[in-house]
Amino acid sequence: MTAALEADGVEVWLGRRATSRILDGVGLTAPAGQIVGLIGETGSGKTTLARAIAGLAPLHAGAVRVDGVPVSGLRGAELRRFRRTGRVQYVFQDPLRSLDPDLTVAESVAEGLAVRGDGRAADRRTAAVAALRLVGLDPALGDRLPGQISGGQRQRVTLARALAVGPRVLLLDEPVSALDAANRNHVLRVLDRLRRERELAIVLITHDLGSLAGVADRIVVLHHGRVVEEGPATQVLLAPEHPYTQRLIASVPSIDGPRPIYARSTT
Ligand SMILES: Nc1ncnc2c1ncn2[C@@H]1O[C@H](COP(=O)(O)OP(=O)(O)OP(=O)(O)O)[C@@H](O)[C@H]1O
Repeated sequence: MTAALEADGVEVWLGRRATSRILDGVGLTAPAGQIVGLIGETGSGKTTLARAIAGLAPLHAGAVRVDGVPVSGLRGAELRRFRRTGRVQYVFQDPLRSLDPDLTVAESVAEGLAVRGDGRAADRRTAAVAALRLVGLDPALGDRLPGQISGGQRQRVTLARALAVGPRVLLLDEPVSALDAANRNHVLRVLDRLRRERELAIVLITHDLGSLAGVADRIVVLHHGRVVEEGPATQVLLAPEHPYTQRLIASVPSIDGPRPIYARSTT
């Protein structure tokens, strides 16, 4: 079966020389309904891979396919058309970078729908309220500007904004890093539910390996722009094979089971 997201042999170079290569033949597959954790030390290339998948960093080599369609080959008007579909949503690490400071929260969340020309303004507002509720935010925050809400709330607003357009693939760069434990668990539960209910393929970048233990199906480990290990989450977290993964995991205070963060609902 075709996976929702497939990246093969992805190379990203910053300059013209091979020494500027920051991703070297990276592959990542995320089937619909699965969460793939992407881990690695600072500077290993996680954000660059997410940007490359989202079409924000040009590929030197390799391919990215969404539902079997090679989107990495799209250029100009075709690429703009594909972006407007909202099928791939990338949620930046820094929410302030992706939220227009002059738009209210509700306007930001509805923006993707407006760009796509979906519905009337009132329908889009209703959809924005539903998306805010989905991520556990009080819709009353919709009338505020990004500068008038907390960092953790902003992080959820960017998630609501990505979800509002009904993506197929969700790329999340440190989505829970600014959240306290209760809010982090809430967002993780939302992601867990969404991937099942909406068959979303989610790539979750995080340094918080404990979070992954709770939700990820598979884990991909990046080191100096290469995949050094990949496998089922429990296997990679509890019995890592590559010495680099072993070091990475040993540096985490404790991961003592496959589901330590919250009991995963089976309904
Ligand atoms: N625009 C750029 N100019 C120069 N170097 C860059 C640029 N973007 C990324 N890099 C370099 O590429 C490498 C990979 O960066 P990337 O941001 O993808 O890593 P990361 O794994 O996401 O790190 P972090 O966990 O800190 O977010 C790093 O060495 C970084 O310094």
